[in-house]
Amino acid sequence: MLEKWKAGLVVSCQALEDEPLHGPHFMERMARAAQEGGAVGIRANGFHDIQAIRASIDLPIIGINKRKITGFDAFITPAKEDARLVQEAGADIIAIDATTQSRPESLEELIHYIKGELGKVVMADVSTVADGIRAQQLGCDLVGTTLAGYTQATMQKKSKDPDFDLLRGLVDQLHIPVIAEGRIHTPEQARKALQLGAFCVVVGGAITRPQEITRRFLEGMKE
Ligand SMILES: CC(=O)N[C@H](C=O)[C@@H](O)[C@H](O)[C@H](O)COP(=O)(O)O
Repeated sequence: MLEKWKAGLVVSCQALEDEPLHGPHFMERMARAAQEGGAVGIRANGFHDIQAIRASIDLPIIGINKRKITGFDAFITPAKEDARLVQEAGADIIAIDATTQSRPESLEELIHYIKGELGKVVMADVSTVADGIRAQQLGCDLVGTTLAGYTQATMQKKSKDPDFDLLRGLVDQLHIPVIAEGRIHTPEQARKALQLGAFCVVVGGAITRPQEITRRFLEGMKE
């Protein structure tokens, strides 16, 4: 499955409850459009979106379940019950928060459950090279730069661009595939990520969040 992802584009089709395109119908259409355009895979959030996309297209899906649990910071597939929902909806790969943010269950336990009980591939969403090293040691199959700039520890470093330094560091230190994800807004940035050694690229907002694209146009028109 992953061979086909080499140097490919995975399109993240996500719209949370407060976004205009929220709902499985819209996300299924986005995924169909991405498939038509040549995407090798889809990343999607939540049982209903994943289920609708699974029923409609046959590309591999990275599934997540975003859930804010009071008292904890990890929100991307934070617990075993989230992973089970993602698997039941039909995802092929389950992505999880693999940072050091506070979480309801240990990372070891969650990874063990996904690989052992659910029999799925685990993608570790990380924010630092140290997170990536730990994720690899714990048996994750893939690592993504997804959470760079989105944790307390990395927030100050966040820019409007992708974190290419983190990508370089992970590629240098790990032997599992590294996926470039987060704030990739142009084909040039996606190409640069591949040149730096990314296994493949995940793009979300720049393709599937029209409100973001509109804002970026307006910003660009001011300069
Ligand atoms: C931090 C977080 O919650 N990231 C989420 C992870 O699934 C999504 O909201 C992003 O859209 C996705 O990572 C793709 O990134 P971008 O939309 O920047 O291309």
